[in-house]
Amino acid sequence: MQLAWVLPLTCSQEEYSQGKKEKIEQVRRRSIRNGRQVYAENVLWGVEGLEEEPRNLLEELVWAKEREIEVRRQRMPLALMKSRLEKSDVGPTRNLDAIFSERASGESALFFRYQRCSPEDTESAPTLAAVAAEKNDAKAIVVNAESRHFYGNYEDIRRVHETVACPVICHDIFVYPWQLYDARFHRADACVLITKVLGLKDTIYFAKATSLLGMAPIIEVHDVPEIESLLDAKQRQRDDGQVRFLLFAKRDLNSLVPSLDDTTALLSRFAQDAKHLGIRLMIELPRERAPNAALLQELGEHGADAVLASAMRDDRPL
Ligand SMILES: O=C(O)c1ccccc1NCC(=O)[C@H](O)[C@H](O)COP(=O)(O)O
Repeated sequence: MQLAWVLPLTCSQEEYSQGKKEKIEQVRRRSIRNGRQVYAENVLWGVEGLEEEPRNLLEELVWAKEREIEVRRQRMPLALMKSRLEKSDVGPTRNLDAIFSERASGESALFFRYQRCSPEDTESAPTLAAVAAEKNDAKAIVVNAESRHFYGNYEDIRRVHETVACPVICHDIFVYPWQLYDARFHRADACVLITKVLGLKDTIYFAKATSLLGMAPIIEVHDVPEIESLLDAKQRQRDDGQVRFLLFAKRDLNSLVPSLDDTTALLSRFAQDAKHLGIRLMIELPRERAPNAALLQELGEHGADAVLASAMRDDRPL
């Protein structure tokens, strides 16, 4: 597998946001470049006492992720990640687009999430994934690989991938392209990129890096300014062809639980434009909403191409 080293972008952040009324409200990304802290080998240098607290759970997880990946990058630099991937036998990615071209009209395709119950829960992934895929006809499985809050693990991606035939999507908090190589190495077919974490310009940059690794970039959006900015970038061809899949998840930033409030209003407002621009829309369901046929039909009629159910914690079919 040949990997590209340079990821050219066609325009600046200012160009992306030009003409937009509301700016994207991004969580703060702790960066070693802003002088707050620096890792050198396994020693952390910084000014004690000046650090602010994270404002919400998402920000806490973003900061923790940056610290985690910074340490892991020291141990395995990007060049090594690339050569590890080039030498591996990951095989071709499974095609997310095919799900939608094969779909019967009207109804949304059903995606399931695999999420661990506890840090010790190492064995359930293949069983649950198989049940979801076979008994519930899931068209893709999302693996929650976030480790700090959801006990996730990239080995889960590989184990689920070995069990099911459908595409496997990695849901983590991406703050360095380094993580995309890790996801691909563990057989991810697609990755979820969170606009509230990355901002518009980096979302498109990360989407391009995701695509260059053969994976599909799924862009998670929480609110209207994010959706408008991405549709605008697509419309003005400022996205390098990367805005193809949007995941609507209006999350409480302290619990990360998504809400379905306003979803039909958002779909009514944006689905037609998205369709016109060739963008597939996915909706994340809150845990208490069972993804029955009536809901899939209703959301499908409002323009949702896929619905992501959050109910995969035990091996009972729905
Ligand atoms: O929300 C995020 O930012 C996020 C980041 C990385 C991995 C997963 C992420 N969200 C998924 C979730 O928050 C939960 O999986 C989802 O809300 C369902 O949780 P539950 O209600 O416990 O089934």
